[in-house]
Amino acid sequence: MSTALDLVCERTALYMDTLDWRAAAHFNPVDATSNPFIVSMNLEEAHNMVFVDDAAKYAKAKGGSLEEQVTLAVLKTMVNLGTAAKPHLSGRVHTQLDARLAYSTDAMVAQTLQLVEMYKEAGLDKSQIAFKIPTTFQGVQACRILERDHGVCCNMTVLFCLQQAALSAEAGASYVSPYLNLLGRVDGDPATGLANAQQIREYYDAHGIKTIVLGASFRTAEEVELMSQVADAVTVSPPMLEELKIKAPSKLPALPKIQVPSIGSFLDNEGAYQWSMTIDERSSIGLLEGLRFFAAYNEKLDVLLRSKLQAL
Ligand SMILES: O=C(CO)[C@@H](O)[C@H](O)[C@H](O)[C@H](O)COP(=O)(O)O
Repeated sequence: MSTALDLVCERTALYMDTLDWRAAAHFNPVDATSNPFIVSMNLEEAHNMVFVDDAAKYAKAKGGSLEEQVTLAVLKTMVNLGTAAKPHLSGRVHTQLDARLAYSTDAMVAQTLQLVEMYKEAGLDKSQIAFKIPTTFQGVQACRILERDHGVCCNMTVLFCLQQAALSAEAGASYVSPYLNLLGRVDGDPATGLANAQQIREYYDAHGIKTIVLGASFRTAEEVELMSQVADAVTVSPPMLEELKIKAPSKLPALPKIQVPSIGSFLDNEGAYQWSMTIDERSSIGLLEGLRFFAAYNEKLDVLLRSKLQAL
């Protein structure tokens, strides 16, 4: 008899929300996605500490001030995790930029290009990697530059609504990651998250947009099943995959008919875009809370690598 996981995999591509190579070796997903919270969790596994130690030594050898070494060591830790996971994936490793850069296009482009070089040094080329960029107006401009001028695949994240997805597609994003829930909250509103993802799906189909819709942020296994009806791919944590593997498939309600509004061009109209976000309460709260949530884990990674560097 088919399990819930079998049916999810029939409907959509399966990605994993982890950079842990052991979990990747167990499930062999297409892509592996990450964020600073996920990286922090991965580093609680003893077998991944080797990547931190190597990163600290790497940054120390490059020299510079302690804070420059900390920044480099955090990036190298993510590159080490991603490089170890890649042999177990048929697709790409996704690395998320530092959330604290979310309002600086130049800094996001520079950090992405630095990561591309570090992956290259570790043996992975551009066809094997992607970068998660927060869907602020500045983040989308960074995506536009990276996709158009550097052939780097971007995955627009911390994304809650059609406006963000339409703007990302205009900028040529390879992926958008609509979140089903709000980050760090248990009182999410998955029905609204699903309706937003469905709107994005229908809008992309109606406009012939090829950007991959990658569903993210699930609290229950059933939410993954629901999202697999509308997304090209879903990214799922290892414990939830274990749950889906033994779960009987849910009877999914038929998707409701929804209205897909027309969206004007935002790419060169920051004012109109920012206003459309301001009047969308759930998305503007989701974006700000998401950035704060990720930045707290960026800081935690800094603290870990600073202490490793100081001990060398
Ligand atoms: O956006 C992507 C994939 O592109 C995910 O890695 C995304 O960051 C994560 O699914 C979420 O942050 C996880 O959120 P939550 O389930 O902890 O609320």
